Amino acid sequence: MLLSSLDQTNEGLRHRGALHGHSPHHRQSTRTLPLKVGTRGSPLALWQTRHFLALITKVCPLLREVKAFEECVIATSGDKIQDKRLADIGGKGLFAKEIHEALLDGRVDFAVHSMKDLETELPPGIVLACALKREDSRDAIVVGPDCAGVTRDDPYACLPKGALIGTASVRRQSQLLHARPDLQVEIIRGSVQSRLSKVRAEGGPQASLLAIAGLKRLEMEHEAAVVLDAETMVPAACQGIVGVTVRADDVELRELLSAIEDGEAASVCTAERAFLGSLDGSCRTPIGGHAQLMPDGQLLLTGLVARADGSFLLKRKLWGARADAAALGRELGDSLRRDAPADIFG
Ligand SMILES: NCc1[nH]cc(CCC(=O)O)c1CC(=O)O
Repeated sequence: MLLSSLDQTNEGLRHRGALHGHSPHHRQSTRTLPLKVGTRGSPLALWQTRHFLALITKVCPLLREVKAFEECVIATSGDKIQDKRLADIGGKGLFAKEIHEALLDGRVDFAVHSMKDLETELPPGIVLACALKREDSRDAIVVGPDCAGVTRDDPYACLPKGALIGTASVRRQSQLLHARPDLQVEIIRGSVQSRLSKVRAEGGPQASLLAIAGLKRLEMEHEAAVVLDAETMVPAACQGIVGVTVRADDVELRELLSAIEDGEAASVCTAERAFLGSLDGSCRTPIGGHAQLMPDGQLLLTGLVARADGSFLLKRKLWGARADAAALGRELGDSLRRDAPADIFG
């Protein structure tokens, strides 16, 4: 069934001319190739976009025969502003605003995102069409030359007393300072590569934290001195998950993209995004959210809220049926919001 619906889609993509079946009756007569894919321009974003294109080409071989895709690199506000913490620039979805606009204007047909950078409430007319299989969701420490060796029992032993740590993430900062109040934190942003070079340079921060997913994708996993388990450092909601957005009325592409959706990623993504959405923290609120599919098929969701300086930290777990992923996320979010001091949501 799946295959035949894809075949139909392929026929539609291949043979019919322009444009725009907003009604289901015109579904097969919708568009011309190439399909335009919106992406940020960082090496990580481009890797993720090409990974996605490889997957979709695999399930839809006809897309191999022609120049089926065109990458459209879009610089977002998040890319343009490098010297501030995103929370201080204000607003959510700073890595996606210009990409959403391109989608709604029809300049691109779909867009590839790091799900952890995508706001929980998408603009009207845009939907998440699929989540790809999750890469390792943990955070890692990258260190400069002044750092100590790694020990087995203390994940932070490599960080010298009083060391300066570069991160722009209030989530990482709060958990780090909670465990190690002696550390100092300085904001660093930019691509994975530029953050690594700052840590290596003289006079910069002595260490930084990065998502291991990004390091793995860029074949720089060996740069990680320590990988922090999700208990030590609760990851950001949807860290390690790549997602694809389309226009809500683009039934044809939604159907095509549903063929590469990863079921497990979709469930954990739903739970983690519902959790984040229900907390509705300001973007200064340190929030971690991490769902796992258990061997028994249930979802286990871990949620964390904290104060940026590490002086308060609340972590709680909730589990339940996978089919209730969204309700599970909301319930955990509501419970943390109820029991955390109001100032951290300010
Ligand atoms: N905020 C930047 C960002 N967005 C997604 C990733 C990592 C890749 C992923 O989570 O899939 C990163 C880099 C990082 O946090 O180290």
